Amino acid sequence: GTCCSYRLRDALHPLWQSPLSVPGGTRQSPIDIQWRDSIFDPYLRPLKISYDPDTCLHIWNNGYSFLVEFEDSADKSIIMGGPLENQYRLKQFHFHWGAINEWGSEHTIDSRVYPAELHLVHWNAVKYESFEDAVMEGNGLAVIGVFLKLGAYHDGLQKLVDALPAVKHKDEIVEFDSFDPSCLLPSCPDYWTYAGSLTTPPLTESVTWIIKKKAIEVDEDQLEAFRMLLFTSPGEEEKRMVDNFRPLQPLMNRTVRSSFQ
Ligand SMILES: CC[C@H](C)CCC(=O)Nc1ccc(S(N)(=O)=O)cc1
Ligand SMILES: [Zn+2]
Repeated sequence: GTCCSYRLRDALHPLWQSPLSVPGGTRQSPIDIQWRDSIFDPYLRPLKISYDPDTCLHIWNNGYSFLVEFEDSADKSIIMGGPLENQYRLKQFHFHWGAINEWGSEHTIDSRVYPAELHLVHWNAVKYESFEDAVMEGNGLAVIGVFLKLGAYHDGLQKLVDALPAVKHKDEIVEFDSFDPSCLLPSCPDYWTYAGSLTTPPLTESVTWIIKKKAIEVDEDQLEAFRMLLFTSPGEEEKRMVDNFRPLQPLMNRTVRSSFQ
């Protein structure tokens, strides 16, 4: 039948040794956003973002990417508005990138791939007790996606880049204080939004995606710094942390809305 062939088609991805789509998944991420098929929704409000740099905790290499984690026991670093019905708390941000500048992002725009993509992960602290609970709920998470493209040196990113050698190997962690991730957001307010999932296991269908239309520019050395990270722990045979993006997933019965005309 089509379902099993569909599942069979999802070969085991080298990175995760698990089926790429949760069987029966109807809202998987990432997707290709076809600009002309997206629907302007005049009821979408501006996204309100307010991050407190003092909630920044540490940066760590979790063996998939490097994450900057935030203190989320109070409503200090939050987003609201846009497509969201509640206020969501920032938990962490991380990136996906390629071995070369020709690919690396998870989402694509009219099949255009970017060299990297930033994900700012938030959870619905109004409806749920913890991030872990929210991960399992359809309206549990909100992730802002920002494309990175090759261009000018990015001043705000450099503080992150300078900390990467300290988390070269899987499970290494280092204190990271007073960083405001809004410096990584483009000034243009335009975004697309759709209902999707986590792009790494557990792949749960709990994410309201907010994909910024404008990319931020970073320079070659800054992108190269991501590529010197390792998937592997100290003592293991070194494997460079590159190509940590999931392949595109079928749109199925979903509409992508735009906040702009
Ligand atoms: C038990 C589950 C555990 C707590 C979840 C840990 C987690 O945060 N996973 C995560 C977060 C974001 C993305 S993405 N790439 O932004 O879609 C992918 C995976
Ligand atoms: Zn991600």
